[in-house]
Amino acid sequence: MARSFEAWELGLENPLFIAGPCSVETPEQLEETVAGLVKQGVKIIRGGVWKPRTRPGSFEGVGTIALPWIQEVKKKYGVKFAIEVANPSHVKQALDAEVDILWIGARSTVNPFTVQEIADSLRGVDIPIFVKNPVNPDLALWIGALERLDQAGLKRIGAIHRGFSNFNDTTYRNSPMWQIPIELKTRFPELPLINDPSHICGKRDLLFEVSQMALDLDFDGLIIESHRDPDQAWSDAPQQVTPEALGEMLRKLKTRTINLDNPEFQYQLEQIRQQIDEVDRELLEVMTRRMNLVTQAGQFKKLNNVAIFQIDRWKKVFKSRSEWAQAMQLNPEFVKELFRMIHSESISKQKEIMEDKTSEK
Ligand SMILES: O=C(O)C(=O)C[C@]1(C(=O)O)C=C[C@@H](O)C=C1
Repeated sequence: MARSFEAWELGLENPLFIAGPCSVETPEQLEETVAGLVKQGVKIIRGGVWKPRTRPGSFEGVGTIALPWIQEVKKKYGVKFAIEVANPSHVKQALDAEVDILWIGARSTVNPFTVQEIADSLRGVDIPIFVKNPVNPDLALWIGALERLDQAGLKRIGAIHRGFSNFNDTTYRNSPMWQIPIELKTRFPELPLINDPSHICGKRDLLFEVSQMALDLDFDGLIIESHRDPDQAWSDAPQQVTPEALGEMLRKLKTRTINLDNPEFQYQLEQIRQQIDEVDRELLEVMTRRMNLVTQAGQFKKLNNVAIFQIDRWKKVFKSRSEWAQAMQLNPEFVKELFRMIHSESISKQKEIMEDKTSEK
């Protein structure tokens, strides 16, 4: 398969597992955590040195003094090390310290000036680099950052999905909005894409579920925060896990395969897909019938000078369809979303009729 970390020539595997503390705190904390992770089979360590924090006064990373500690554990345990860089000075220091992998954080990805400065400082340097999604759900901004690195000549570029800021998602710290990384994957199938469940979940009890979801969606790996003593961590304590808990989780995760090589599997899947094709065609035929009726209703409303939006009718439609969905074992939330979109399309259709664009057709 073309999309693989093998091409990065770092001895990396698919799926790729990166783990390590949110922040490097002390030489002892780093070493103990790394030793624990190595025991669990982790070969690439992450560790924050410079930490962009939302509010001032939070721990902002120990900074440059962590770099010799990182070099030390790299030598002692034979691990690769990944850190976040947010400006050209970080890049220079990371390269001088022979860090193996860099990443650009979500708060930097939002700023094209910052990304460009980092990209420019990496011209002529061949180092693997990941770009986390921007904090806001803006796929173009994420792609733009990846393109800036590509244009600077970097050859080993990957993306990290860490979820998106939200105002009222009570489940996740950062909403995964899976459709965004799926769209990225669809547009750039060759781009390695890994998932950061720690920042999506914000708490450790959801980590397994989100990690499994990522693997089920054919992500190329995971980057997970792990600390020797998570509750005492200087940053992001609730979402970190001990190396032992992490190892247990990694062993429980199921990695799926695209399974292109098995003819029997392919045959059976093809049979199902043909039926899906037929059903989709029927769905669209039914949708056409519905839209024709909506057009009739629109023409009738226009003739009688009646408003497009009919709140009482819409409330009834919305309520009854989600009840029908429930009875048919369909997810009512999905059906609600679907009917919101259908209703919005009905409104635009009838608007066109009112504006006389299609009523004569
Ligand atoms: O019932 C109508 O008046 C319609 O035009 C149909 C429809 C719909 O799509 O179901 C469209 C717009 C209205 O707000 C309510 C319902």
